[in-house]
Amino acid sequence: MSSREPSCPFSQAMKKPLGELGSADPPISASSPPGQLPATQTSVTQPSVTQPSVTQLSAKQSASNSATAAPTAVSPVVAPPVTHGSLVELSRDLLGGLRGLHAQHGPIAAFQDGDQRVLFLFDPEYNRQVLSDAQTFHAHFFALRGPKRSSQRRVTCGLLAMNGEQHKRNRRMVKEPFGPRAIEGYRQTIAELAADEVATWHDGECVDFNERMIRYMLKVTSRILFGLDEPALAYELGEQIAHWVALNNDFGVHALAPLENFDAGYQELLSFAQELEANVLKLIHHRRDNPNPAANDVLSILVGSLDAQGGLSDEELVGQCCVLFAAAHMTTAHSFSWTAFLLAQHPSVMQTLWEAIHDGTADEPHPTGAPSLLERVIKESMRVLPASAYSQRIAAEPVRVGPFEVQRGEPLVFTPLITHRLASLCDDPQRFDPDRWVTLKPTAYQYHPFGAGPRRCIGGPLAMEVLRTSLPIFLRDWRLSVQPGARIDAEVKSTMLNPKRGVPMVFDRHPQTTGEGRFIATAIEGNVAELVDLIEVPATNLPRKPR
Ligand code: HEM
Repeated sequence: MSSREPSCPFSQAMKKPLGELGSADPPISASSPPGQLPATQTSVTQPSVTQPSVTQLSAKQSASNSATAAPTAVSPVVAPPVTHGSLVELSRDLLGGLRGLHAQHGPIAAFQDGDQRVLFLFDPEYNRQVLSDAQTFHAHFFALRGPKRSSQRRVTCGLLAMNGEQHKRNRRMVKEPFGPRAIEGYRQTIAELAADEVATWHDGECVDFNERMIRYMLKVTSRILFGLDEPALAYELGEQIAHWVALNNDFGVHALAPLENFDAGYQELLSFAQELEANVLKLIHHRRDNPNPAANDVLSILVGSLDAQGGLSDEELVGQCCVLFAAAHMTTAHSFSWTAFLLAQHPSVMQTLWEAIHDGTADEPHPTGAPSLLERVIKESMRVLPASAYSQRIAAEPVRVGPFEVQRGEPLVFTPLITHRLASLCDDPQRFDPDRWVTLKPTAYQYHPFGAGPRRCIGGPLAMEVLRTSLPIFLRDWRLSVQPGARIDAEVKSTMLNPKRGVPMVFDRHPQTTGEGRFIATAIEGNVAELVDLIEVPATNLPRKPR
């Protein structure tokens, strides 16, 4: 196998080819070859800890394997336990791996594969330390970056791959099309696209709702990013970037495994990136040559933005466009799918929301100033099943995190998937309960579906707008129920929590009457029931057609 590079923190286990190391990348050590050490074992190794930290664990705490363990001030200092194993194996079932590491070690866990260690942070205080300090903890884009001076390197050169001054400047420039005024300008287009989407639904049909939402988000993202006024051109480019994203995602986990066809796939990715770069450049030149002050899609705004250095170069625009698309498309599609799934399986919440959509109050703020019902539903769905399952930082210099001395280049993983379900955040964390948001006011590091700190998701408000505008249009005249007996499995792939086999949903057009039985949960199978408490449903329970 020739040139490989990491695509996620677990692939740090592989050595990066020297020619492909980015100049800003800290050195990454190599370790055991993939495929070895399938079994994991926990041992207690002595890290170089010299003095107690407020976030150190007591032996009792770490041994209790409590799912709710949180850092507390304790002494004396004990060696934190480390799980030894294969990062390749861990990445094969990352969902199980993350949950297992947390259950085993509590607030912070170390996973050691040969000489490569990855730290897993599960507690808000560790999130605060790492996410608020962008100087010490650098972002490391999970996508394959490609050789230096390659198209793949340039199309992945967006915010997610930048650090330091370069990140600060690009973030300032890219922020503009995601501000409140710009987002307001996208609302009408989103509503029209949502109406177009429901116009394709048929009464009684069963579809993979996730697949539908991926296609829907392709349209929404393409239009908002590349052309509110030139939809055909925007979709064409969107389709191409979506294919490129899919090629990248294919490596998400497989880059760790010794796949026979890895090299062929990698070459395909590199040559597809060349085509993509050429097409994005064509659109950028077209926008530069035909400036339209009324155009308010993201690319037009970015092309026209100027700063003291004169604005973003074509090369910077290419990277930003591709990475923005990649960051927006699937994450929002999965958020739609999980929200629809949770609503379908919680009929009383769905009934309340449906009534509020019909009486026009769904998006009204709560009398106490708490979020609207619609927003509470979305926030709770993102708490229980966050589309972004984990992300990572790389230590740019030696630093102490809790009981660990972290070396330069060492990856640290943070994960809303675990932090959002700590008992210190809320009661019954596995319960889908949108009304908890009437009183729940978590810190930015306890609840972070969009990340936190200076690298918080720049498109978060846009994603919320897309969800808030589209959901009432989807749900007003349609009942969405999960196909009885469907298997709903969640898996972590390319940093996202996605429904592995999709979400088969039955669409029923329903008349505007109220009544019991309008919405009904169905009996389903799959590992999603390990992540969220679902109502027990008799296997024969089928949704009734309202009269
Ligand atoms: C529900 C949908 C979304 C979710 C769950 C999500 C999640 C996240 C998360 C967790 C991060 C932080 C990653 C880190 O700290 O390493 C992030 C960053 C980012 N997101 Fe999103 N995102 C969503 C939608 C969007 C949209 C719609 C866009 C743009 C159109 C976008 C663009 C970005 C960018 C550019 C960054 C990098 C920010 C930086 O490094 O300064 N995201 N997103």
